[in-house]
Amino acid sequence: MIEARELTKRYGRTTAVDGLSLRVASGEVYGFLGLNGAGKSTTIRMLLGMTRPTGGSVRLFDRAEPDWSRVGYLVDGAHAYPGLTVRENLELTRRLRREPVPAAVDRAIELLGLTPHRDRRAGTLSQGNAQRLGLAKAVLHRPDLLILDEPANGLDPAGIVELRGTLRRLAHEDGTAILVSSHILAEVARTADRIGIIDRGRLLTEFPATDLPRCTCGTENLEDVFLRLLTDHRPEAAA
Ligand SMILES: Nc1ncnc2c1ncn2[C@@H]1O[C@H](COP(=O)(O)OP(=O)(O)OP(=O)(O)O)[C@@H](O)[C@H]1O
Repeated sequence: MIEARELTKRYGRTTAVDGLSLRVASGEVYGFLGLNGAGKSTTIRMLLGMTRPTGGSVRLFDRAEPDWSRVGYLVDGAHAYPGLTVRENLELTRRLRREPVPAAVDRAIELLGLTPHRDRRAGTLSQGNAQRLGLAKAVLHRPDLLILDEPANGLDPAGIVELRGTLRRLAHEDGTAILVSSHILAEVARTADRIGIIDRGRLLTEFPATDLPRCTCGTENLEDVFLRLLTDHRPEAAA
């Protein structure tokens, strides 16, 4: 689904992404982790064609020209028309996405737990429910590839657990390929099938979520492994 090769992005003297290669397969949730400024959003923007790479290439669906109608995404936070209701916003998305099935709107509302808010104006939603609306827009047309930058932002604990279930269902039952960036490591460990860690624009390592790399840090949860990998790679991160 996603095949990125040697992706590089430079902004003047800053190298935001440095020769990064990754693959995400159909039916897989790929957790993309890194510290602030590691290069996650820049990578995601290049995957989505929003930022032109300085070097390297991206192939989606094994095609040189991606079929964007098969892609859903949430980046730069959730955006909606504040004066329209949740339902109206999603109806607009359905038409823009050329999704032919009207019931797709109600399905997305239900999937993201927005039924109690369907007739509220988007501008009056809480941050978490606005985020749910952003996610509903991303999945409305049943994309084959879903790319989400920090999707759990603003969600309450129940929302985070629901999101985990939704993403895993979309991947494992519908075969959607999902790339998700997050800072909530414990949640990524439960949601993702495979995890990649990026630091200073470079992909340090990838591993299955069920088989964390061995580390000498005693308890082996993703947080410990993440910090140990960064410390080994970048001693000043320990300070
Ligand atoms: N448009 C831009 N112009 C200049 N530098 C940029 C631009 N976008 C990103 N950068 C720089 O590229 C690097 C990577 O930023 P990026 O936003 O991709 O990191 P991130 O991993 O998504 O961080 P965060 O977790 O804080 O969102 C940072 O040093 C950032 O300052």
